[in-house]
Amino acid sequence: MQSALIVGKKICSSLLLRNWVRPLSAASDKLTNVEVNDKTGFAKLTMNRPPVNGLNLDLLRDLHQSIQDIEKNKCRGLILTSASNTIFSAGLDIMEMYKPDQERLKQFWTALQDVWLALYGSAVPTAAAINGHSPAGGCLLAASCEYRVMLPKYTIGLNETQLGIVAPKWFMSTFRNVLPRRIAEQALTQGKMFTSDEALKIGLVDELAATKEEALLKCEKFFASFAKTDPIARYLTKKQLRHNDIKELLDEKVQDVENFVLFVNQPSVQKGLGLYLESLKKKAK
Ligand SMILES: CCCCC/C=C\CCCC/C=C/C(=O)SCCNC(=O)CCNC(=O)[C@H](O)C(C)(C)COP(=O)(O)OP(=O)(O)OC[C@H]1O[C@@H](n2cnc3c(N)ncnc32)[C@H](O)[C@@H]1OP(=O)(O)O
Repeated sequence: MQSALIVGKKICSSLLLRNWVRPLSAASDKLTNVEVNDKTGFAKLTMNRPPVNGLNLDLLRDLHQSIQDIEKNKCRGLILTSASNTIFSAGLDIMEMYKPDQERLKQFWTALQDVWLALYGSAVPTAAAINGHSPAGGCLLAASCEYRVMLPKYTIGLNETQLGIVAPKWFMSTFRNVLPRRIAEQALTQGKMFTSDEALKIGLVDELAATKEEALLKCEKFFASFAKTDPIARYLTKKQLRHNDIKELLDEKVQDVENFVLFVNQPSVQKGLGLYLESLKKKAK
């Protein structure tokens, strides 16, 4: 596991602290980084897979582990953010889906399901400090949190239909949990990418912030709004509201992997992914 975890002693007992401290790998190897603020108990979970935080199998597994660690150690809030200055996450790493190894492809989709289940269903309050572009899978992660603060002049959305792919049901449920149904339907069918201002206007994000630091503070302010609520009552309320979406995936988890594998292996989908990758690379030149 490649994530590094830094935690304050005030939050965790020494036993928990021992569990939390995992060997630190060389800085260049870290895919996620978790820092817990001693005083507040808020954890900052930073994705760090340059250049664009493409969600590959390793990053997804790392994210899952970090979310579970934060959960186990009863942190009082989880802020998801990015180490990049311009990209929150470019979504799924298309290389995982293009000419894939079949066993890895299954593991990849299962890892994405697990991250979503852990984040969407987290007992810990969650927020995203969206400090860069956030298409597709990046948007899924942000929308799975309970609160979103975005920096100006970036884009966010589930753009799958523009890529000729269909977002799975649980991507759509996540959007519907945040947006009015009609807006969600339009956004999903159009595969629309929203600017930060547009995202604020439709409620896809809750606030804008001028800097990452300000975004983090606003996320913390959101967590502080729960100061007078009972954490268990808070969680059970969230759990009930999100129950059907989670149950739907849990009931169909294996079938969902099979659907994904079948879909990705279609020659037309492979051709489309290949062309899309080429266009991204040409753009980079
Ligand atoms: C009915 C049954 C359904 C069953 C299920 C079936 C369906 C599957 C559903 C799958 C859902 C998919 C979700 C996704 O997340 S797909 C990924 C979508 N992501 C995107 O479209 C974003 C693409 N990237 C960009 O738009 C831009 O890169 C950017 C994020 C805005 C950043 O722009 P910029 O800073 O200008 O960076 P570059 O474009 O120059 O990119 C730098 C290098 O990174 C490579 N790159 C970028 N994005 C990806 C990616 N998503 N995957 C892999 N690689 C990526 C890019 O090619 C550059 O590479 P290079 O340096 O080698 O040239």
